[in-house]
Amino acid sequence: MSVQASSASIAGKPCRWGIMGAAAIARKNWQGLRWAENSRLIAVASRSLERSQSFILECQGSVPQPHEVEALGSYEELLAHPEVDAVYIPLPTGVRKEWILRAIAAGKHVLSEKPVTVSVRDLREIVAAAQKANLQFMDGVMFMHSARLEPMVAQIMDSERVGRVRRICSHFSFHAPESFFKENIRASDKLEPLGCLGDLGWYNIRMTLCGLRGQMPHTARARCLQTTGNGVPTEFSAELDFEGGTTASFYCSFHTETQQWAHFSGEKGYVSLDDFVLPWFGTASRWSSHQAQVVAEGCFMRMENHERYHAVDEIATGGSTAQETNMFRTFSNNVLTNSPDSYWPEMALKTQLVLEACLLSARKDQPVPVEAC
Ligand SMILES: NC(=O)C1=CN([C@@H]2O[C@H](COP(=O)(O)OP(=O)(O)OC[C@H]3O[C@@H](n4cnc5c(N)ncnc54)[C@H](OP(=O)(O)O)[C@@H]3O)[C@@H](O)[C@H]2O)C=CC1
Ligand SMILES: O=C1CO[C@H](CO)[C@@H](O)[C@@H]1O
Repeated sequence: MSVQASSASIAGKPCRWGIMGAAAIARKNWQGLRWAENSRLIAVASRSLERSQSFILECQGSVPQPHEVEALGSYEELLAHPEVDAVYIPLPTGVRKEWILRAIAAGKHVLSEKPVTVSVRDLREIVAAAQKANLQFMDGVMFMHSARLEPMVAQIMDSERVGRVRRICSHFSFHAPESFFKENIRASDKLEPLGCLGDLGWYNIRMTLCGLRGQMPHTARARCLQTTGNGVPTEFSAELDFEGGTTASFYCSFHTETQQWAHFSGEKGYVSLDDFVLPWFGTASRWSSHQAQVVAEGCFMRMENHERYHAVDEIATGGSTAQETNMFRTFSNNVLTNSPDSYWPEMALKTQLVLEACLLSARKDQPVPVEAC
């Protein structure tokens, strides 16, 4: 079936999805697919039929889809499936490129996990292939689909309350146990060679880019603070320079206990949040804006906080308003209206460009220019 025919035949119906790989994160996105009313999960493929069967059984027992989901014993079967329009690919980064390209060649729209690939070169190949085939390509950064993102960025850009943005800082980390470094894909040089920079730094970079409405830095200087024995980064920090004098720093690590905060500092105030990747459990997504002031009156000098709290109604995970549900909703809508949005591959590419410059800078131990998009 040609790509054109595949797109035309789905008008008026839900976007039909397949999941490639019984990954841990696919369980959360099983829910995203469950709650996005314009999406329907058709099949889950694993390299082992037993694994896709037990994955489906477990997920149906936890959050039932309103219909049966087919278990497949190979990724090839998923790509050949005539009823699947879009494929979600949560495979390890080291093996992902091949399957993304094969999915595109099979005429499937692709939602890929992050970090998309191990190099800018590979991602450019993917983006070009998807564009040529008129297919949607997107990376699975859920916070891009949170209802709080746009109002928060609008505040960061507010010339009255925040003023010109001078500095962005972010931190994303968790403390992994010993066993993680032996067993988890994130510590494998073959499966996740970008380590914490790919797993966590991808988000730091993306949030920094969002805070500046996509403006790219021109220079990166970075340090790999710790690696595994086979060179996988496990603790990393970087500094980015932007035109106009704005700077950003980020830190990501598998060694420091869980934190996920970002600060956007302007000449008049700042915006902050402390759950920028995985929203705190609850039914509202929050952030704060601040205009601290020192007030002197006679012999009294006081620091006034002037913090304002902002929130949008949004369930943290597992429901109709959750950011992962919005991700599938938006993606499916683009498929159903046959209008792939180039914003998504562009943001993925920008993120990978900054990431690669950081990696190179750390390896060379010197500042490196960031390639343009
Ligand atoms: N966006 C987000 O919020 C999140 C994103 N991620 C990203 O998703 C990716 C997967 O993470 P996670 O779910 O924790 O990973 P898992 O290890 O749980 O799953 C990876 C899956 O890939 C498949 N696979 C294919 N080839 C291999 C191989 N050679 N070795 C191991 N597995 C293989 C397996 O499926 P099978 O055996 O069924 O074929 C496996 O279940 C990572 O890149 C990670 O960064 C992870 C968590 C959250
Ligand atoms: O993408 C992800 C979301 O956050 C996790 C950490 O809490 C990561 O390990 C994961 O890969």
